Amino acid sequence: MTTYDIALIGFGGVNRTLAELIATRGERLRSELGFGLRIVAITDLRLGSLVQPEGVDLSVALKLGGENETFAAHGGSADTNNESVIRNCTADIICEATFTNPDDGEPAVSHVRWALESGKSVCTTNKGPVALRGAELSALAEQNGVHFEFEGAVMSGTPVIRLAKKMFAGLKLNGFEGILNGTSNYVLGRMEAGLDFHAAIREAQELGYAEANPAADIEGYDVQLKVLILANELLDAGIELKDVHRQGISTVTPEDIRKAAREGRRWKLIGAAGRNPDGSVTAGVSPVALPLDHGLAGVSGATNAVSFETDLLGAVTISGPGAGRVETAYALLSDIIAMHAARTEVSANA
Ligand SMILES: NC(=O)c1ccc[n+]([C@@H]2O[C@H](COP(=O)([O-])OP(=O)(O)OC[C@H]3O[C@@H](n4cnc5c(N)ncnc54)[C@H](O)[C@@H]3O)[C@@H](O)[C@H]2O)c1
Ligand SMILES: N[C@@H](CCO)C(=O)O
Repeated sequence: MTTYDIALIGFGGVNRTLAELIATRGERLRSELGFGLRIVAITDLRLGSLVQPEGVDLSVALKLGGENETFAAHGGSADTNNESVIRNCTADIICEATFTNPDDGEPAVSHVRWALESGKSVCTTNKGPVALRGAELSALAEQNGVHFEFEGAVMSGTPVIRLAKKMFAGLKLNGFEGILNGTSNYVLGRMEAGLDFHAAIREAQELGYAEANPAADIEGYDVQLKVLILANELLDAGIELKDVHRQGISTVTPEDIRKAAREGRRWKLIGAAGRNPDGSVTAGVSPVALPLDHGLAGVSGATNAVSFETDLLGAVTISGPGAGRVETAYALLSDIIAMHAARTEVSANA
């Protein structure tokens, strides 16, 4: 039976949860999916790096995280050594889950590039490399005969990108609109329930929904990246970040929320893209007070939903978790499952 060796780049909420899933469900995954997973390297800004080709002892690694604790005391190094670990470790697959940088995607873009150049497949939940350098990195993966998967970059583990690519074949997609950020949706809901804006953000951080800098969620940068990913991956829009207009929810006041409620409306942060008659695509993100009978008005908490406008089916809506450690770790697992399925198909056809 195949065993895939995995390197985790970033050992925060998402990759730690993936490690826990591998530790607790490894046997079940092996029997149900026909492959095993073994973690052979971990790097993290705070912990340093650990490379153990025979398999990292997860019972030790998962306990680390106290102040000043690093891998140096456990056979590793206090430095991340990302380039050397990524290029030289024995992993087949690199799971990249470091901070999303909405400006240029770095250093995650380099992490992904080093992996693909050295013949390793990559799955990532990091929106930066996918939104800002997705086409280039997908081409690099193809050149090197490896995979670049990123289902968790949009709507965490809820299948959207692969599902739309596979199941909408034969349909023409004319656009989409959706709630694509769990934190801001959670915050708007808590404010509607009377909670203070900053207290609501703190709750979203504690629940593991928010970005390292929650301004990315609140000011719409996160949705801007997700709209860019969906527009380029599914509408073939060929647009750049500057083409996606952005406005976040920081301008929505408690009074705006109360007024909307009196008028039978609810504020939502909406990301959308639509095809114009000349074939170009217009995209943006902004807060909108939706009427309560709108399909997206009832989407609450960290749940996300996206409604695709298709030529033959009309609107098709996908809804599910949009953030959360377990939900996003599952996205990485689904990427690995997709890579295994592609590999199995190639061997069957050989
Ligand atoms: N948490 C979610 O709900 C969710 C959902 C979808 C996508 N994402 C994305 O997944 C990624 C990880 O999210 P998370 O919730 O685990 O974040 P997190 O902040 O909990 O963890 C990120 C980890 O990466 C480490 N890191 C940062 N820069 C690094 C570097 N250069 N080298 C090595 N390690 C580095 C940090 O020390 C931290 O431990 C982010 O890009 C986020 O946008 C998160
Ligand atoms: N911070 C993001 C994580 C998912 O990308 C959110 O709240 O939706």
